[in-house]
Amino acid sequence: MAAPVLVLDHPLLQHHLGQLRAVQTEPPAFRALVAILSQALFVEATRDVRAVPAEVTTPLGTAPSCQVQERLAFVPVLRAGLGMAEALLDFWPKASVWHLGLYRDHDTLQPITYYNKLPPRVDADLALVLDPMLATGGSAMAAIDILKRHHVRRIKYLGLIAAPEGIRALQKAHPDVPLYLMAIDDHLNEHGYIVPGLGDAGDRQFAT
Ligand SMILES: O=P(O)(O)OC[C@H]1O[C@H](OP(=O)(O)OP(=O)(O)O)[C@H](O)[C@@H]1O
Ligand SMILES: O=c1cc[nH]c(=O)[nH]1
Ligand SMILES: [Mg+2]
Repeated sequence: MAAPVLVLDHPLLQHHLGQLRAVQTEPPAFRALVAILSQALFVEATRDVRAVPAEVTTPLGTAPSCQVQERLAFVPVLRAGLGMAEALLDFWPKASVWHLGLYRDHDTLQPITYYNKLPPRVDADLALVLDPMLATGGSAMAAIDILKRHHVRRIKYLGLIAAPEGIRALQKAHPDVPLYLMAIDDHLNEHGYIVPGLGDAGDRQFAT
């Protein structure tokens, strides 16, 4: 059985997702919305992170706390995953960042790897693949293939909008990887774009 697909249906998050999709949303607002939604996905995806009880001294006494034990790695798929990684680093600054550069060939829609900044020795307990758009699933599958070739054992995928086609392909190739999403859309068009989606997530973040 495949790992779960979780869609965050909280109304405040869905409100922000609507703003993100809107055609009139300009890159600065688009980037801010990507950041908020990514942090929400991050919180949910790390719900099961290992932590030990701790105690902290307050001005009035001591309070129970906890210390996270796991080393996290963020794996942004360039370009569109960059905004997600930046937001997650704001939330959890001590994570490692392993950049992967992939783009889809316009004609074949096959992912082309042009950059790989995984360290020679991967030493995280949990790697989070970050890419706002899961369309055919080719890029996500390629990113996860690379991680597995480097013997990364625990992987989760965080995305904003997915097409059913991409989810099916990813679950078939990597049934052990859970997906955390903001929405599952209707279908892919003939150019491999998610409908209704939000357009090109890289172009909308970086004003290209
Ligand atoms: O599921 P897939 O069919 O592989 O499509 C999804 C990929 O397409 C987009 O990247 P794009 O190729 O546009 O590169 P960019 O982020 O540099 O614009 C997106 O950010 C994903 O990486
Ligand atoms: O709809 C899509 C599909 C792939 N990549 C995007 O940025 N948007
Ligand atoms: Mg793009």
